[in-house]
Order: sequence, then structure tokens, then C-alpha cells
Amino acid sequence: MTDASVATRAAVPARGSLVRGLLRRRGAVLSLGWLLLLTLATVAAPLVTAHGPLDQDLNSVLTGPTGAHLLGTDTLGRDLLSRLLFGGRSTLLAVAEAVVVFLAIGVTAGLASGYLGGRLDWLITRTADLVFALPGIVIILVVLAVFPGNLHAAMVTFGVIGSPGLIRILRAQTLRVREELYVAAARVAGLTRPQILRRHILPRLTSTVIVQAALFAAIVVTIQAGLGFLGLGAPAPAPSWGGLVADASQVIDRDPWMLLPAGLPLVVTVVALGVLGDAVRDAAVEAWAPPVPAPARRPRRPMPTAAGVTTREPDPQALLSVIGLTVEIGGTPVVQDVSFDIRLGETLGVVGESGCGKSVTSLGILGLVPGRGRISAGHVLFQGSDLTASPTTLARVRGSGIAYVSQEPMVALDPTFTVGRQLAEAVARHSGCGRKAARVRAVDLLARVNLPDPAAVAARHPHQLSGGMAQRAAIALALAGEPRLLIADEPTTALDVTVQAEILGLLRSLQTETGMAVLLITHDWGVVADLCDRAVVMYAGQVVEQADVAALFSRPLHPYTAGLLAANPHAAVPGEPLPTIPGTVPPPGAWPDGCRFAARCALATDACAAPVPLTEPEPDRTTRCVHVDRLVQEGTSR
Ligand SMILES: Nc1ncnc2c1ncn2[C@@H]1O[C@H](COP(=O)(O)OP(=O)(O)OP(=O)(O)O)[C@@H](O)[C@H]1O
Repeated sequence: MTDASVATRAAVPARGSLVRGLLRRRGAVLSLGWLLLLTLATVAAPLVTAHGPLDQDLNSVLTGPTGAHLLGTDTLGRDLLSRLLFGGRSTLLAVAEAVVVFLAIGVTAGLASGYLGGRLDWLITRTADLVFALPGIVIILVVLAVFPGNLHAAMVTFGVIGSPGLIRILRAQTLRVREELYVAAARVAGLTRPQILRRHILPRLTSTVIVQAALFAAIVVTIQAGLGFLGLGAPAPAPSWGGLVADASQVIDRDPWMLLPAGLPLVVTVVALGVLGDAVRDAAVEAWAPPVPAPARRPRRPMPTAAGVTTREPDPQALLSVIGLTVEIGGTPVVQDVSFDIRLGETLGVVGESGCGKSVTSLGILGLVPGRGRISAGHVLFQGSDLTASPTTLARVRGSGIAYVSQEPMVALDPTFTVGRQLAEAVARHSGCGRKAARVRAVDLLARVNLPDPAAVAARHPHQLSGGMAQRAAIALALAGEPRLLIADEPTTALDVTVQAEILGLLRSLQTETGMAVLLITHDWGVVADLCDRAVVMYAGQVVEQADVAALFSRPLHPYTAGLLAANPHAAVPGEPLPTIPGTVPPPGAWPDGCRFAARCALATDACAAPVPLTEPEPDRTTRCVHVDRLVQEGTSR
């Protein structure tokens, strides 16, 4: 989508907020109205009725509705409206007690379990399973046997017994949300865990929490009424909704009317809570649904890969040195022995076919290995500090030292906040300036990435931006901490060709202005030629070649690099078919012991069956090929 297409987007109904979505639903409005009315009437019961709930008048029993008693009287001549409202107080209190306990345990444990994982996750899920298996009603009856008539103890217990359901749901959602790129971006930006949970994860779970709380409240109302009906609630003569139904059922043959005021509020309240829960869920789905179909991603072309550099001394002048980095996901190495350096002001391209480990390498640098993977070997030195050895240094460096721009700007930005607020938050965090100054700086940053009318853009939510604008906003966010290294993972993949060129031009000018280093992951040799000083070629989790861009283009010293350059559409000869590399990249776990490219290589011989080390055939360039001498000769004679 181009920037111009924002106008088209604006014509599409905008995503409504949860509240607006709710207010558009008649059922939700009626339910909210009823619950509000009920709450007000019970709280202000002494003002609503002149009769006390215990006042008896044996001369007017079971009167039915009259002027003096709007809902009639019971068998002792007590005013039903008064008993209903005062009884409603204990119902509302019971609901509040149980729901508060339910939410306190469910939200805290669900978030902690899903986000922190590890042993805590194991402990929480096992405990939740155990509590889930307990027979709730039996436990409550036991509690009431130990504390007769103590509804508070019963409701707190019910809150505890109900919480495992919420824990499971929120844990599952947290696991999903924590993998979203804007959460990774928040980690890169240096937010602490509590900040990420509060600002980025909890808001995404709000609708689920409200739905679950409403449904749980409906269950509490029925349980509380059931206990009252059985005489296990508030001791007589105190009013309760369950007690009213019990009284009404005893005189149903003499005065069927009494069942109506006794039972109807109970039924309407339970239905209202259920309808409200459904409406919140529907409104949330609507609020989060994308307003227009996501722009189709450009199909990815197969790209060259490279081999990792084995043990070597890091460049003393490097800003970042990756040394022998090995990353495992699920116990399988997906990136192995990767090494490279970047100096300040330099742009290093990382190229390779899909699945060769480019993204995992860049995320590994930031300590953000996906899928609960881990760095199993190697070091990442940034300005001399080993980021793999010190989580504190890593946390300090993220955002301010190293920033990250992903290929999906629309999801890298938090959809819940305006662009300006996210930027201001990042600026304030990194610079420590006040809110007002941070807001001004946020608009400056948007201007710096050449967004027209930056103040207006600051007031928009990410979904109101086109792909190109969102990527510029994401770059502005990355610049908020004035990083020394920007990692850009295919920053133009999801954009139209014209916008791609603009974003690449922007990156180039920002680098010239700030002098920062850029690690650019790309599939596009055109981008490498245009922006990069050096390039690392990755194949099947290894670096296979690393060289100055000009040397790489003129004399590739790995058959894979040569194959990829030949398949480069920018160099295609009109009318001739574009050469391709036969076969596919072997997946992690299926890598051969020898050269990983051998099965696709025209030069392969028996010598390729043994492990191939990286060699340095020329100063400042490395390759992982046993036929390197032949390639050097061919290149020289060309
Ligand atoms: N979350 C994950 N869980 C399991 N395996 C993963 C996960 N993320 C990546 N991998 C695996 O790690 C390997 C390297 O993936 P990576 O995304 O780094 O490749 P890439 O070169 O960046 O590819 P692309 O250009 O498609 O992004 C792949 O085999 C991939 O299947």
C-alpha cells in the first residue's frame, strides 16, 4: 500500500473503540442499564423505599402490588421491594468479593505464567490444574460448615476455585501476544517486564478479562442465590434473593405473584451479565479486526546464504562483534558459529535464502531468540561489553545502543496507542525528559523521517497509517534512543516498490546524518549494492562468504554466492530465462556433516563431504568452500 492509499483507508469504517462498540449494541446498553439501575437502587435502598426489610405488618400479608407496597408483601407482611433491594446488597457484595479474588489471582498468575514461563509457569499451571479438579460446590459447603452463615468466606473461596479457568485463558493469550513484534520491539526499546506487561500485554487482554469477569459474576449470582435458597446464606430474617425465592416457592399455590418479584431480578441479572459478556467479546473482535485486508506481501525470492566465521579475534575497532554465535530452538541448532563485525558508520548486509538464519541471528544479537530458543554458544560484543554475559547490559543497550526495525511495521507498533504517545514514551524513557518535551521531540522525530504533517501523524493510531508511513514511524521509534547500531530486518519487504525506494533512501540519509552503523537483512542484491559496504552471505545457518560488496559482486568466492548473483533479477538479460539454483535449503536438523550447499552445487566433489572450515583467501574476505583456489583463479582470469 502506498502513502496515498491512506485516503482510501479513511473511507473504510475506522476500528471503533471497545466502549463505542459496546454502546452500539442494544443488548449491551440494556444490560449495562439494568446493572447500573440495580446497583444504584440497592445502594440507595433506604431512599427508594420507606419500609425496612424487617418491618412486619401481619395485617397485610401476601397483598400483591398495592400503592403502599409496590411489589406486594410476604407471609409476614414485609415489603417485598425493600427485601429485594436490601437483599440485593448482599448479592452485589458477594459478586464483588468473588470477582475481585477471581481477577486478582487469575490475571496475576495467568500473565506471569504466560510471560515469564519456565519453572514458574510449570508451578502455576500444575497448581491451577489441581484447583480445577476440586469439586467447587462441595468445597463451599465445607467452608460454610466450618464458618456457618459466613458468605464472605464462601465467596472468597469461590473466587479462588474459579480462577484456574481465567489463568488458563490468559496464559494462552499472553503466550500469543508476547510473540508479537510490537512486544519484541518494546523489549528492544528497553522496557522492563512490568512495563511491558502493564502497557503492551494487559491492554490486549482487557476484553477477555471483562468477558470472563462478567460470566463469572453471573455464576456467582446463581450460586449465592442457591445458597440463600438452601438457607446457607445470610441467617434469617436477613433478606437475600435466594431466601426470597424460597419464601415464594412455599406459597406458590396461595400467591403465585410473589415468585415474580423474588425470581425475576435474579434471572434478569444473570441474563444481563451473560449478554454483556457476549457483547464485550463481539465489540472486542470488531475493535481489533483490521479495517481493510492487509496488503499482500511480495513473494520472496530465494536468496544466497553464507557460512559462519569460526573462532577468530574480533576487530578491535568494531562497534559490534558477533563471535561464533550458535542459536538453538527446541534443542536444534538453527544458526551455527556465525561471526562478523560492524564498525560505526558502516552498513553490513546479511543475505541468504529464506530460512537460512538471518532473522534469528539479528534477534540473537538482541537476546530475543524466538520460540523460546537460546544462544548455546558464542558472544556478542557491543562497544566491548559481552551482551550474552550480562542481561543488565543487554537491557541498557536495547533501544539506546541498538535499535531494531522489523519487516512488519504495522505490527511492530502497538495498536492500542497513538504513534505520538508511543514515540513520546520512548523518548522520555531514553532521555529522561518531561512529558511535554517528549511530545515535542516525538513530532520532531516524525518530521525527521520525512512524514508530512508530523503533528497529525502523531495523533493517529498505527492502523490509520499506510504501510510506508507506518515503516517511517517505526524507524522514528527506533531513532528515539539515538542508537549507534540500527538492525533493519527486511525493512521494505512488505512495501510497494516506490515506497521501498523512499524507505531505503531515508535509511541512507539517516545513516549519513547520525553516523550510526546499520545491519541490514535483505533478499535484494539491489539493496545490497545500493546501501551496503560489506555483505555476509548465509546458508543453512552458517556464514558461507563475507566480503566487501564490490569484491563480492565482481568475484564471488563461493558457488552459492555466485548462484544467487546469477539469479539476481536486477542483472537479468531481457529475453533470457533467469538462472535459478536447483534444490532447496536443507532445514535445521537435516544439515549434512560436510558442505551444506554440496547437494545443489555444480562444483561438488567427494572433498565436499567433510566439514568445510572458513578460510581467508584474500585480506578482509572469508569463504567456506574447498574449491576456493579454483574460484580465485577463475575470478582473476575473468
Ligand atoms: N519461532 C521459531 N520456532 C522454531 N523455529 C524457528 C522459529 N523462528 C525461526 N525458526 C527456524 O530458524 C531457522 C532460521 O529462520 P530465520 O527466520 O532466521 O531465517 P531467515 O533467513 O531470516 O528467513 P526469512 O528470510 O524467511 O526471514 C529456520 O529454519 C526457521 O524455521
